[in-house]
Amino acid sequence: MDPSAAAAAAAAFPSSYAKAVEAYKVAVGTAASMTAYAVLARGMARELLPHDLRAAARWVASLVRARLEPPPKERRTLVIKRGGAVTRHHFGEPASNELYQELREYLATRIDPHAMRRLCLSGGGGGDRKFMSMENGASMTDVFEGVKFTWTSVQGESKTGNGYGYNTELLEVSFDAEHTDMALGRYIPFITAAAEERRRQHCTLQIFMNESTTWRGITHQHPATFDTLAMDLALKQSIIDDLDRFRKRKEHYQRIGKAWKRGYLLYGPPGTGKSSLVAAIANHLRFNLFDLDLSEVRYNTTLQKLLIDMPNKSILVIEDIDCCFTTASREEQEPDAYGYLADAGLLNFIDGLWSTSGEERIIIFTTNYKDRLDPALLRPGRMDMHVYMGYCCWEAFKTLARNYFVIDDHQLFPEIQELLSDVEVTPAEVSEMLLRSEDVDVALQVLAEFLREKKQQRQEAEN
Ligand SMILES: Nc1ncnc2c1ncn2[C@@H]1O[C@H](COP(=O)(O)OP(=O)(O)OP(=O)(O)O)[C@@H](O)[C@H]1O
Repeated sequence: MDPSAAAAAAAAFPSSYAKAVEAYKVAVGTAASMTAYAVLARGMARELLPHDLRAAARWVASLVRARLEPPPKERRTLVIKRGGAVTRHHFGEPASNELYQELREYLATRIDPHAMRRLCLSGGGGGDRKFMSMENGASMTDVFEGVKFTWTSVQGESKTGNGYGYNTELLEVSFDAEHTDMALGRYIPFITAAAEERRRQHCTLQIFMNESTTWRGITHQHPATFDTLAMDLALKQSIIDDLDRFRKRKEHYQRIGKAWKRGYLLYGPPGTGKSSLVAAIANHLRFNLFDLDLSEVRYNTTLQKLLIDMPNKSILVIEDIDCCFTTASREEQEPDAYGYLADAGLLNFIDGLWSTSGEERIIIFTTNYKDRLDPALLRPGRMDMHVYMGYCCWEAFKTLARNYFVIDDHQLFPEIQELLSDVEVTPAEVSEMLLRSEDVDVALQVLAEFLREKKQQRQEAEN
């Protein structure tokens, strides 16, 4: 209260003000002495009360507290056993549980080495990839969508049918039981999808070729990537965007009732980078390639078997499709009474069973002569994107110059730019010239000379 206002109030009501002050003094005195009494009483109780009585008092206090506090939440624990290939021979234990491995790989990316007292460390001989994991008995916490999951590595013991005991490693994940659906429906699937993605990023790609009725695979280490690919930059970006959009659209394809596949037709003169683009797409998506040679396939049944054998997340490539898919070849075709391969068989199969029996498939046809193709092949929905790989433009040349010599400019660039706008050369021809010397001045001089000659030849042909 404002002192002047208090004085005015005291002047107005002298007796009631004095009484209130007196009552306040008594209350403060009582409170002070009650605190002192409480301290004194606790001390006396400790000194004088027997131990049992004090324990009973504590028990009563804990009961009261338990009644006031909310009950602890029910917990749920999932147990994931390792299994083991080693024990399988002796005891019939199933081969190492894939889920267990995926969870361990995921946890390796979530472990905070600063928060663990002890850590297990393992890795390959090369030494570049180290793998962290928990020691038996250790725990760590992971947070997913705001929910805490406590992971524990446990050494368990199992018994076989004939009573032998053996050690088995377990991973346990505990969480509030109310999140059970989320754990099973979203958290664990999220982890397995992430593990699969990581595996795909690190695995060596393969290219499969058809031999009789089966696929034979070899390692695919084509160095082409979208960075090294020399082509119109806007077109390149639109292909990357299209692939990325396709990959993210599983639910979209399901919703609209379409098979999750995408078709690309790459066309253009020889040496413009169609095969390089196929390799760049495979490297970008980390999908294996299945290079189908149709001249090796005589029967529809063989074709169907080959296509059905293709796994998900793969790219089917049919090169030089014009050689087997011309309008003329279709008209000349015999009826399919004996089950011989017919173009229509491939198209129908790709539209039907093949695309609906698998997921996330890319199909790429390449041709040097788009105009010779059967229009049935080009029908919308079969080839979703038509990509023209053309002669070497200025932007494509700059990509090649950067790839080969790490340069963005040179005194010969203006002349080369002008010549490129005047003559038709393929990126393959330009690459070949740039490879002639390791000296950038010499290599560009060789290229400029090559382009000048081309221009002269064209002028002579025109006259
Ligand atoms: N656009 C490009 N970007 C980078 N390098 C290219 C490009 N085009 C061609 N090359 C180079 O030329 C070589 C041959 O190119 P590629 O086989 O990809 O052409 P293609 O169009 O598939 O030819 P073909 O129609 O004869 O099969 C490649 O290995 C690469 O070195």
